[in-house]
Amino acid sequence: MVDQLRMFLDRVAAAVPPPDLVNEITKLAAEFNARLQSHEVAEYNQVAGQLIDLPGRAQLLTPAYTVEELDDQRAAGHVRFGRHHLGNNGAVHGGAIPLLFDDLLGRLALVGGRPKSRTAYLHIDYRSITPIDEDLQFEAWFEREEGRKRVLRGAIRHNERVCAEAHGLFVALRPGQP
Ligand SMILES: CCCCCCCC/C=C\CCCCCCCC(=O)SCCNC(=O)CCNC(=O)[C@H](O)C(C)(C)COP(=O)(O)OP(=O)(O)OC[C@H]1O[C@@H](n2cnc3c(N)ncnc32)[C@H](O)[C@@H]1OP(=O)(O)O
Repeated sequence: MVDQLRMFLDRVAAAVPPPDLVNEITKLAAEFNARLQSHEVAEYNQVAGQLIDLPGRAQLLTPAYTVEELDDQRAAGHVRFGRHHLGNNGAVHGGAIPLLFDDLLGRLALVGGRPKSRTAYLHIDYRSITPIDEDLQFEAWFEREEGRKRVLRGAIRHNERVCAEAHGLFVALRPGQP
């Protein structure tokens, strides 16, 4: 379902459909929304975002990324941004890139039984255009850990070309901290 929804968002972004089709799709979407509403659960019972084996952990907000290598210091894999993430002129929107890095670095910050943490800052360097509709390689790694502070770095590449780099501080939450 999430794969289809991601594709739907890409198709909506790319299409200029005739009015009849817009009306038909709007009715179908309204019907799906109504059917799902009756199955809503509380945040801590939802599965979206918790299915860590699915691309982007089935969190629709996040671009579809797949982790291929993971240990308690480093993660690597690939990501593909779709038409839905277009900024302009074939380049990914500048806001979608930190979204990916926050998820990747935030997720790595949890690995190895570490307690939950939150992003204190996330710095992005946009080194070159990040293209949509291409397989891109990502890497995320620990730079250092000092008490509750975890400093992580990440990079997205298109083949050998660096598209963007990230540098983030994640602070481990104290018991009871939201
Ligand atoms: C949470 C994940 C849950 C996962 C669930 C399971 C699913 C598993 C699957 C997949 C996981 C996916 C993962 C996604 C990840 C996403 C993460 C986010 O996007 S989080 C949302 C955005 N971030 C916020 O909303 C934070 C808002 N800020 C705060 O809550 C606080 O400011 C916080 C916790 C960051 C720090 O506050 P303090 O009161 O606990 O700690 P203080 O004492 O201020 O700082 C501790 C140390 O850090 C430094 N520090 C704090 N903020 C700093 C900053 N901005 N710059 C530099 N240093 C900073 C301080 O100077 C201090 O350093 P000194 O110990 O004195 O050396």
